[in-house]
Amino acid sequence: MFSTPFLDIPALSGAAGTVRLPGSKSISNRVLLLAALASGTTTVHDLLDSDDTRVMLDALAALGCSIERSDDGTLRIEGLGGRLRTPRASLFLGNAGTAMRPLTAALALLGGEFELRGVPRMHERPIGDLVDALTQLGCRVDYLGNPGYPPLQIHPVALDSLQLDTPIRVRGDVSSQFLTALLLALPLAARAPAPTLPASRGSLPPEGAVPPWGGPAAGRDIVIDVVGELISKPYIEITLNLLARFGITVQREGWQRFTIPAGSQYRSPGDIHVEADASSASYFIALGAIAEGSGIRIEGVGADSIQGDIRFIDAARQMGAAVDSGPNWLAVSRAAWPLKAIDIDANHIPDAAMTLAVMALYADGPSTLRNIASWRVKETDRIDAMANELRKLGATVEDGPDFIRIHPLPATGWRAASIKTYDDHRVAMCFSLAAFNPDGVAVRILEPHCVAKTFPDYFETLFSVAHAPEVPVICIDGPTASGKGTLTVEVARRLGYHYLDSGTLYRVTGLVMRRAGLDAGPAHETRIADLARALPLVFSEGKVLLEGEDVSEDLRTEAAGMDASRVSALPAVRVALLALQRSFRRLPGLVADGRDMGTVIFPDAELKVYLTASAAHRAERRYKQLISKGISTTIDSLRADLEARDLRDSSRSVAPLKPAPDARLLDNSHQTIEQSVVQVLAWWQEVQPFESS
Ligand SMILES: Nc1ncnc2c1ncn2[C@@H]1O[C@H](COP(=O)(O)OP(=O)(O)OP(=O)(O)O)[C@@H](O)[C@H]1O
Ligand SMILES: Nc1ccn([C@@H]2O[C@H](COP(=O)(O)O)[C@@H](O)[C@H]2O)c(=O)n1
Repeated sequence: MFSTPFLDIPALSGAAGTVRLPGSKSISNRVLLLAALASGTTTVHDLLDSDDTRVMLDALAALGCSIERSDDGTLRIEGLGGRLRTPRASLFLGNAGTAMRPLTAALALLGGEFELRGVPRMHERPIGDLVDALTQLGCRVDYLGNPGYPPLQIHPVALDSLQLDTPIRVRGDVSSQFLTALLLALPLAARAPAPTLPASRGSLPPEGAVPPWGGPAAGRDIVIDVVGELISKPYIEITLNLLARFGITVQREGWQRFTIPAGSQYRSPGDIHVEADASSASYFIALGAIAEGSGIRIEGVGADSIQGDIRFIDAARQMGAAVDSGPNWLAVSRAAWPLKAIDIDANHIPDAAMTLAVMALYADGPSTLRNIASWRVKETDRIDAMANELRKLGATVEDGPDFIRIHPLPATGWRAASIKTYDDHRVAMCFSLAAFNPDGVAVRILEPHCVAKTFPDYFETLFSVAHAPEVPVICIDGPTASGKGTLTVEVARRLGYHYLDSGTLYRVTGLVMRRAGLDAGPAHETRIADLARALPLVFSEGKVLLEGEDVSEDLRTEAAGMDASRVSALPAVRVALLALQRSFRRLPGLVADGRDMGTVIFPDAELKVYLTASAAHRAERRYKQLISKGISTTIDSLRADLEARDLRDSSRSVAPLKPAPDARLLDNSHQTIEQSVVQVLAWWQEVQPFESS
């Protein structure tokens, strides 16, 4: 995951390949709650691992549910079977609506004293309609902040005091999650009556008590009536489908009345597999439709998915995508270009429809997405957010209470924009698709880590299939011990870029030369080059593994540096290592440290820095570095060694150490590491098309 303050996506030209998507958030959190409420053990496969599922898991664990994770990511959940093990807890639910809403309903019925909180945005997301429905029933829920919004305090009630004889009325036109919450929780009250324990309204059940401790409130049908036009119906279908997997068959009359039959009881299905997330698939379906290339194959979800957002493929087809599907896979490629404009009621695909808004930039006319008022109460006000950020790209956008109309962007009309993401994963993900613009402008995604909510590795997955005509590179060359490596690693970290320590490749070549009993004379040049071309090298967690052996420490000695300097003067060795070094140039970008990064390996780099410091400073730094590792040495001998190495490196015939003509010189003799980092990042920003963020 990218934890950087921003992620610059260079202009992308095409895409091809296969992606495997993480599990569906909507299914994952429903399955977790149902597994926790059911009796018996449920083994959950392919669960989404993200912020929203983590808060749900933490909450269930806090409620006393036993959860074991195996190495392959499978979870074994020992259901509570309606037995509340922890009758008092304070739960933090982040910004996960799929945790806040159903847990509110379940905990209001399970009995106990619970506080439910979230991030500030969660405290702006309405929950009043659900609380009203629960209150009608006789549940006791207080608002701890603004009425109608979390945080909430839930108090215990006895189930026999609940008003279950008349239909429970819940609004369906703000969020379908309120109905989902009731459907998931109310089977608790439809169970066959449990033995009566004395309890009065408002008292806490004894630790480990079996609800309904208040007596036989159940054994009857429970009817829910939806008030208003139910939105996002496909999400209710997911809920009904999963309830059926857990033994609860809800009877439905249209979308207005739902009946949970008397005596319904959750039963664990044993094993359950979570489909890949159809909303997450929307970005790759759009990618297949937009990007030139042989198409994208998406694994983990097919057109027969139970998730409503899979209907995004109909909209994508209308816009010009060719979509093929089989059991658990989709294959998408571009069929019409430009894409065709659409006018669509997107009520049934509220989340995935955001992706259409960015696809609309590539269409042949204005596209309108209607009936999307629910966007206004999601992670952010998504209508406002999309309109603002699309305009930054240069687009003309009209918007209203429940619609958005996007005019396409002509070639030459695209602007490089810093996209604000409003802590909304879907804003971050769908705007990455703007990088395929015909003007070749890059896109900056601010706070890209917000994708952790549902798809932590979204950008890595995108980069695994996308092609960029020019992957950005920053070259940092300079003499020994000037601080290149330190600076490179830090600049790469702050930009989310890969890094290349090219000196290590020469050091490893020197090591394998020694181990093969060779020396760096011209007689052995071809054999050493052959060894260099086939280095069995792996970089793993900061370690250098040579055929699996950790040689990191062996490589850092001054003797290894000298051997590296000797082999690096052999032209055939330099040629042998060329392709390997260039293979590090991968999306989203690279920072490369060495002697000839800017002059030979990446001559087209956008920023080249020649980093130097006085020999005295460099010798002193190296001295401190070695002493701190317990290697005894003297400043004088180090200075002599580094000067000898610099001389050999700068006087050799091939790729000598020297600044590229277009390099910026940085003498850091009197700078701290941080000052050098700040300077290089400032230079980088200067050559970027974005306003400073
Ligand atoms: N600006 C700086 N001020 C003080 N110390 C620094 C500075 N930059 C780097 N150092 C320290 O100098 C030492 C050498 O730095 P580093 O290993 O990054 O140099 P290098 O140029 O990559 O060396 P080599 O060419 O041998 O690989 C490290 O201990 C590092 O922490
Ligand atoms: N691009 C490069 C990088 C390194 N070398 C040679 O390797 C020696 C060791 O490099 P370090 O950065 O790890 O100290 C160095 O002295 C150079 O001789 C090179 O030639 N080209």
